[in-house]
Amino acid sequence: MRIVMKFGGVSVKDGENIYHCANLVKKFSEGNEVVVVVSAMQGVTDALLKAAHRCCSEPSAGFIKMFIADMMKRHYEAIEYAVRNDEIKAKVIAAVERLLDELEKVLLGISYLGELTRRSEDYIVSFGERLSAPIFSAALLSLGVDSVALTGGDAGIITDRNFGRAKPLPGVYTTIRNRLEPLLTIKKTIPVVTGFIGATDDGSITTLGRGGSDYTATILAAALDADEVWLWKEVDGIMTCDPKYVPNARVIPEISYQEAMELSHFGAKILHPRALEPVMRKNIPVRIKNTFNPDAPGTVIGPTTKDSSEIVKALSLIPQAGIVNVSGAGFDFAEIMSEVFGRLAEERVNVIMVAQSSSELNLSIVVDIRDLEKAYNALKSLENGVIKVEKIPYIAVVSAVGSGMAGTPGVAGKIFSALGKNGINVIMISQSCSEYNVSFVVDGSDGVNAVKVVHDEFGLGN
Ligand SMILES: Nc1ncnc2c1ncn2[C@@H]1O[C@H](COP(=O)(O)OP(=O)(O)O)[C@@H](O)[C@H]1O
Ligand SMILES: N[C@@H](CC(=O)OP(=O)(O)O)C(=O)O
Repeated sequence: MRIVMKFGGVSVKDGENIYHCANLVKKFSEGNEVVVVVSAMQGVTDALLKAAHRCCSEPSAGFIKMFIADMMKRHYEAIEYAVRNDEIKAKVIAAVERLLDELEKVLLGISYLGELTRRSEDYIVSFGERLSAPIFSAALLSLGVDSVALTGGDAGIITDRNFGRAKPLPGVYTTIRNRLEPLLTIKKTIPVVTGFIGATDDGSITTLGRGGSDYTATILAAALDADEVWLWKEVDGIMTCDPKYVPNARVIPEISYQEAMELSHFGAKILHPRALEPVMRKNIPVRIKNTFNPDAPGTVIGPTTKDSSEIVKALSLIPQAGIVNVSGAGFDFAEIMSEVFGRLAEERVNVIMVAQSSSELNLSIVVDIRDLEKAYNALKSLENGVIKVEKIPYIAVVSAVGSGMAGTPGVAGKIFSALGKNGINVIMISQSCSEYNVSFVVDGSDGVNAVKVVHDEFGLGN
């Protein structure tokens, strides 16, 4: 079997975990061709982003020295535990020192310039995965498993120039195949590819959006016609809700691509929202597996599911989002829609949900809280004597997902009467024609309670 395995940030958070994951790869690579994708060690991407912004706003050479020393310590400790051969260890330490030297220079550059572009932000965050991949690969080598570390760009993930949310270019699959296939079939080595990052055709580093290592894995799998993708995470599989919000959530053994996509679009942190696009065209199954409980069967995401007896299969929650409201009278609705969405697309605002009043006087657009100011500023200048633009900052979005909802009457009624009985006010509702999903907005302070109420109402828990 050909398997692309991705290990997330929690799975590789320290040397002990990296060693454990390298052993999992060793075990499953017997008789299989394996490509590994790794994320940065947990918290490293956030730390890099924070450092980049701090260098831009409060330049301090002392801070940069401390930050680099801290990164060195963390990665050095990981190497000490995970790489159990002195020669391999010395090589990977030298590689990590070179990378941190480069990072220090970039951070100094940002502080001198006092400017942080999207392109330089991508360059800086890429160090997380560029540091973890060689360590993982060295851990495999020290276990006697042949391996080579590659960046996303080296592996052929060539993207557009949409820094921060880049997309692979058409034709990229051929490049990936040409670069990776010989490693698998001729050299019989395990490529360890940096998740999350790609490169433009002229070599600038790009990122695929937060959580993008899942997407890297599925892009590689589609290019290589893999038999399966295994995403190793810290949970037993996709659950009926994020267990951080609903502790009695249970694992769903099988879920369709469509259902999993709905969940991830509506905030379920278990999967990158675009991750299933590359594999669904080729019907490649994606398994979610628990790094810390590898014998658990996990969840299989595939074309369809046998079990559609549940009407609502799972719930997701976006705990913090915002609404921009465009309202007024006597304007051409089609014209205003095209203007509004044109401006939001230009600003690269991620639109989560849209609702419109039947009198066509009101358009409510739900956006990620980080995009709210940008969205509001993009639309504010539409205001005139007729059109009014407002923002509502503190709301939560809950989504109920399940293919069994299509054609089943009364689902929305059941959801909203349960919320009503529990005194939760609904601000906005949306359901598409696919009937895979009913989403609604509540006040930010009601989000967790709303998701628990609906979870209980449909008997989804253990
Ligand atoms: N429906 C869901 N089922 C399981 N986990 C979920 C769900 N929605 C959100 N999550 C969250 O997704 C996280 C995914 O695990 P994690 O190991 O952090 O992934 P990764 O390493 O890929 O970032 C979990 O911490 C869990 O809280
Ligand atoms: N390191 C990146 C990419 C990623 O996918 O990470 P994780 O697998 O830990 O969610 C991020 O934090 O966004």
